[in-house]
Amino acid sequence: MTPITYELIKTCKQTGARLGKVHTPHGSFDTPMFMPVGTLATVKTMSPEELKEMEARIILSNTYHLWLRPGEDIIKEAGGLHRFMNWDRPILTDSGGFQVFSLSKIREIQEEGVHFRNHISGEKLFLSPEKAMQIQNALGSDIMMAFDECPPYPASFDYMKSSVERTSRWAERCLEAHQNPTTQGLFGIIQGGEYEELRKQSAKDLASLDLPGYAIGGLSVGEPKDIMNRMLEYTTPLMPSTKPRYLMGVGSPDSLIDGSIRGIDMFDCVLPTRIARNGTCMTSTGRLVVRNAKYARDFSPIDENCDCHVCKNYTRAYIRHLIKSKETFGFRLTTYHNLHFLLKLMEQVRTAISEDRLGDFKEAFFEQYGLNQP
Ligand SMILES: CNc1nc2cc3c(=O)[nH]c(N)nc3c(CCN)c2[nH]1
Ligand SMILES: [Zn+2]
Repeated sequence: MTPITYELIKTCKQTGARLGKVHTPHGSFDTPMFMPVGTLATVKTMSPEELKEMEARIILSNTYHLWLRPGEDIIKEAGGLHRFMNWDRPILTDSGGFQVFSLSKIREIQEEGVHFRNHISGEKLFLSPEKAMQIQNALGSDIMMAFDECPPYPASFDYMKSSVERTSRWAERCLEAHQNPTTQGLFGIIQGGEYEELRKQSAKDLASLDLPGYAIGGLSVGEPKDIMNRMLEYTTPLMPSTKPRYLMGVGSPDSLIDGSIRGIDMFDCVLPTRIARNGTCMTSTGRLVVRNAKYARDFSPIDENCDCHVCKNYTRAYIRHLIKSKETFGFRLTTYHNLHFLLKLMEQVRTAISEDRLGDFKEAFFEQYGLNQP
């Protein structure tokens, strides 16, 4: 019995998008869904109450970071990550693979696992499929990601082939090492870079493990947009249609819409929270860099089409002042608005799917957002 199940509600007649529900031990969420990223057991500057207010349904956290600080033993002692951070809705934890490869310069990948240096203290560390599962089991996340290698872009076919084969073997070891299969779901991560043949092999290897969900990895790592779209187009149909499909690290408004059209159900990205902290906001008419001098006397909301409490109560001039003054409250306001914007966008995507008009919605949104149609 798997603790994570997917309910397909309907497929959009105009596109390949699908409306669904994912059920987890900590509640269900509608899909397509955006997942705010809370790497260090907090979605930076947001409280759980505010996340609920904006209707965040599931958040991400991270094996690598929480292992390093504060340590999974402390979180386990606290009763698990949900209790530790006072979040009683679903949590997905990434496995640490991507973080090791993106944070640690010195590393050595072996069949056993990855040797690398702690990016904070410099001490030597070793992460393996078994260790990644032991940490995630201790954290008690509802969805755990398999320990994988996300090769850099570009990578040769030969390197990618051996990496995909090793990531498939690592996924088997993750399944083997999984201690709580009735309460935590393990998702496989399809790799293969820009090579259709390897994407197909990776999808086939992982599908044979009959996992409760699958992710597309190895994208949004600096590859050209057309390669990302080509891989998305090719890989999504290879994924079991009865399981959730998660596109890792993708979060710009246009990519969320295009990914949904291609049949993706779950997305995560640090973009909305990261750009918020340098004073950039997502609005219905494109990005707005609220720290620009031109907003010094602009007493209108960040986005007059937005119904969030930030846009109802604060002005661009005030928020600009706070950001320029490095006032934490300024970052909280831009973060709240950006997350609300993406969560609201996904709600509009779900409504458009239910009314079989996601293609029309895309056209109207791209037009208003200032994205020239491809
Ligand atoms: C920002 N772009 C991006 N690409 C990713 C690929 C993987 C990937 O291939 N594997 C894993 N485990 N994580 C990834 C992540 C982190 C997702 N929170 C990615 N982020
Ligand atoms: Zn707003």
